[in-house]
Amino acid sequence: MLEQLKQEVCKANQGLVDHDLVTFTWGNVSGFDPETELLAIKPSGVPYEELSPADIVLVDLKGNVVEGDLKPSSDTPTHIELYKAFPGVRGIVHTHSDWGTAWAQAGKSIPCSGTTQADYFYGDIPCTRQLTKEEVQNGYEKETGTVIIEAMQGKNPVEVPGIVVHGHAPFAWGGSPEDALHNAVVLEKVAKMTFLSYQLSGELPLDDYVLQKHYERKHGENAYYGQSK
Ligand SMILES: O=C(CO)[C@@H](O)[C@H](O)COP(=O)(O)O
Repeated sequence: MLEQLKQEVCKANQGLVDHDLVTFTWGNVSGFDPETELLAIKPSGVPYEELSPADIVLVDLKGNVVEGDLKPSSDTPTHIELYKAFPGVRGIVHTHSDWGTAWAQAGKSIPCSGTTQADYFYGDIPCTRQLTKEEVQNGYEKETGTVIIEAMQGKNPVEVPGIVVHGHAPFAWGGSPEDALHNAVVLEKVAKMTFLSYQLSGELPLDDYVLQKHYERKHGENAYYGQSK
């Protein structure tokens, strides 16, 4: 089970490059196994093209490395906090993708202005507050999880599978490393589309009813998109 998870995590990390979500090693993907309560995560600073499943590090929820010769991603504490807070999440992606990072640096949530976003996010993509100096001193990566969890209060991580961290960059998550990668690609795409549509005509939020109907195309018991029965 854990070997398969390491393979999935390795493939998803390499998918960051395939989808043009990273520069150098500016991103990481992890996966979580609820039975062992271990997460498999990219090793820190290792180029994606050199990555193999054997390099993927296994870490417990206290941050202890339980398997692997390499140091885990520097963002591991953030992934840990999110797995603890979002029980159904099995994959997490962090990138510094251009358009999502632009919204993060601007400190702006990405409003749901079209059906593309509505297909995956039931509404806006939130932006967190900035970390305080004390939080940075306490541990930047762990406290990044704190501000994400705070911003997600009252929101369902299934309906809102991603966020932008003010002053930092995006995080996305899902039911598997592959699903989290999919949501990270969608976040980056809609970040660009929304910015461009704002340039053309200003803020145009999508009608709530249209939003709901589009979200339900791919989610919930009445979903009908694709070949699902
Ligand atoms: O803060 C950043 C980029 O500036 C991080 O996202 C790292 O670049 C990813 O680090 P590792 O996962 O390689 O430790």
